[in-house]
Amino acid sequence: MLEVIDLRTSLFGPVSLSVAAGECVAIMGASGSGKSLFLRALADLDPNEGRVLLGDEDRDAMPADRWRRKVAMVPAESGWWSDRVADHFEPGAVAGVLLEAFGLPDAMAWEVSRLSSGERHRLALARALALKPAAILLDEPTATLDEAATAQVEAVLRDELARGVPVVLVTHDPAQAKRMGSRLLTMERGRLHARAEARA
Ligand SMILES: Nc1ncnc2c1ncn2[C@@H]1O[C@H](COP(=O)(O)OP(=O)(O)OP(=O)(O)O)[C@@H](O)[C@H]1O
Repeated sequence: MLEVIDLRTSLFGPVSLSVAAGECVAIMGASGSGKSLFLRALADLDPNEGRVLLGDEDRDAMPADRWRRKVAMVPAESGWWSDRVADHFEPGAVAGVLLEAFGLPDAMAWEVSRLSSGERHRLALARALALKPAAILLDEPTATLDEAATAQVEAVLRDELARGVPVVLVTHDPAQAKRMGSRLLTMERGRLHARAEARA
C-alpha cells in the first residue's frame, strides 16, 4: 500500500491518495494541471510537504536515495549519464528478461546516442524496473510508442501489478487509463478528483 497524505508544494496540492498493493491508479488531466509535479513530489525529487507511507515505512524516516530506489519514478524524458546502455544497468539477469519483454534483447550492447525516443523510453522503464522497486510512478510511459510497443509495456506493467506492486500511471490516453487503471483520477489545478467513469 502506498499512502499519500496531504502532499503539497507551492505549485500543487494538497493531495491525498491510497494505492493498494497490485493496484494501478491512472491519472489524467490537462497539460499543466500538476501531474508531473505530483509524481516528482511522491518520489521526493522536489521539496515538498506532507506524509508518504509505503507499507509501514515512512518516507521521512529514510534517506531520500533509499526512498527513490523503493519508489521508482520514470519521467516523461529520461536522463542518461554514460555513452553505453549497459552502464545504466546493474549486472544481473533481471535486466535481460525485461529487455526481451520490451523487444530490445540486444540493446545492452548499444550506444545511447543511437537510441530512438521509443527505445529510450522502454530502456528507461527497464532500468527502473530492474531495481525491483516496491512502487512505480510512471509519467506518460507510452507517449512515444507504437501500438505493439505499448502492448509490451502494458504487459510488463501487468506483471508488476500481479506481484503486488502499486502503480501510479499518468497518461493522456483515455483508452490506456481504462485498460490499466483500476481507478481513474483527474488532476485539476493541482487537486486530484475521481473521474466520472470511475464513479459509474
Ligand atoms: N519550477 C517551477 N516554477 C514555476 N512553475 C512551475 C515549475 N515547474 C512546473 N511549473 C508549472 O506547474 C504546472 C504543472 O506542471 P506539470 O509539469 O506538473 O504539468 P503536467 O500536468 O504534468 O502537464 P503535461 O501533461 O503537459 O506534462 C505547469 O503550469 C508548469 O509550468
